[in-house]
Amino acid sequence: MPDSNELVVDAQHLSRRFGNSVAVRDVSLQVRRGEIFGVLGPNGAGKSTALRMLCGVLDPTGGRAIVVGHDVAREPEQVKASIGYMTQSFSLYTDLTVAENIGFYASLYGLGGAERRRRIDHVLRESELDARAHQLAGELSGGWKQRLALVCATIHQPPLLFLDEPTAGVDPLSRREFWEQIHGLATAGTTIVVTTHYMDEAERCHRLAFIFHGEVFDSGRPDEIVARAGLSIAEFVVDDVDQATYLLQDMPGVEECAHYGHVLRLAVHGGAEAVADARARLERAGLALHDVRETRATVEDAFVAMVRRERRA
Ligand SMILES: Nc1ncnc2c1ncn2[C@@H]1O[C@H](COP(=O)(O)OP(=O)(O)OP(=O)(O)O)[C@@H](O)[C@H]1O
Repeated sequence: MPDSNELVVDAQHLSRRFGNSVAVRDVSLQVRRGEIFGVLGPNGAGKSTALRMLCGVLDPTGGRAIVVGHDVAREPEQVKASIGYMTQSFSLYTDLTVAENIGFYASLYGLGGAERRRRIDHVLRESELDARAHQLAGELSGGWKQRLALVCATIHQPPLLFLDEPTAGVDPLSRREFWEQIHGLATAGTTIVVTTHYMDEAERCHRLAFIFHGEVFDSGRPDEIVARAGLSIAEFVVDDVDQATYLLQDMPGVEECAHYGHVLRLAVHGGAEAVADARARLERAGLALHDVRETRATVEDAFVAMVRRERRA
């Protein structure tokens, strides 16, 4: 865990309007040095807009944010020079080689001479892209492209890195390797702000903010957010999942009944008592019940419950 109290991002009541619609409303968040801070929210929630303001590429229409010591509205150029920013559509030059792409970004960020050469060699080795240094970027697989994009976005060793859905469409192994790299950067002192739709990735962040309709609904450590959702999870191994779902879905406190093959996964408010009630219902109905096991609630459970509650409101 990061032990620094130094705030690398300090956003206070940040807002952004587009015409009559408000994409980001009154967002306040603080990110400490060395933290991996996840921003979650459904499509259109305002995550990218918030990130773009923090990167100094979009002016806020309200509030203020200090990012690596600079005001994003008054000193956007200093902010841009001090950060790394990688999006899903990060521009790699497909007709340039791996090494040429890295060289291009190194020059863009003002690296020159021996330092430039030393840094390029170092990142090629560290990212294991050295064996592919002379391959065209366009010929790389998705996972290697994304690894190259990360190298390009961090070639100037920025203290703060923004990642906007960096692993969208990347296979699970590459995603895991990517997250190991992210943790390596954070351990070395880089602060990371990342948006993602993958809830396993959210679990790997030090802290999270849930954004809905442009507002922060909840923020904190993943375990705090999960605890606040107050859900118990039970898995019922049954032959007839449809029948079990029919029997449980209107029970008070039920948040979700989800099919997983022969398993009905129940998310319910009300703790062990509610799980016992659910089991009793199935038994009373004479359903073949092979096993019942309680498991921990996840960030995904908390996220889905929050989005549903919002939609019902
Ligand atoms: N340049 C723009 N002009 C007008 N509206 C915009 C602009 N950029 C974003 N919006 C609107 O602001 C809202 C928030 O969009 P944003 O892209 O920030 O959401 P998001 O949470 O990043 O979504 P996703 O998960 O789909 O990437 C949306 O309603 C979007 O249509």
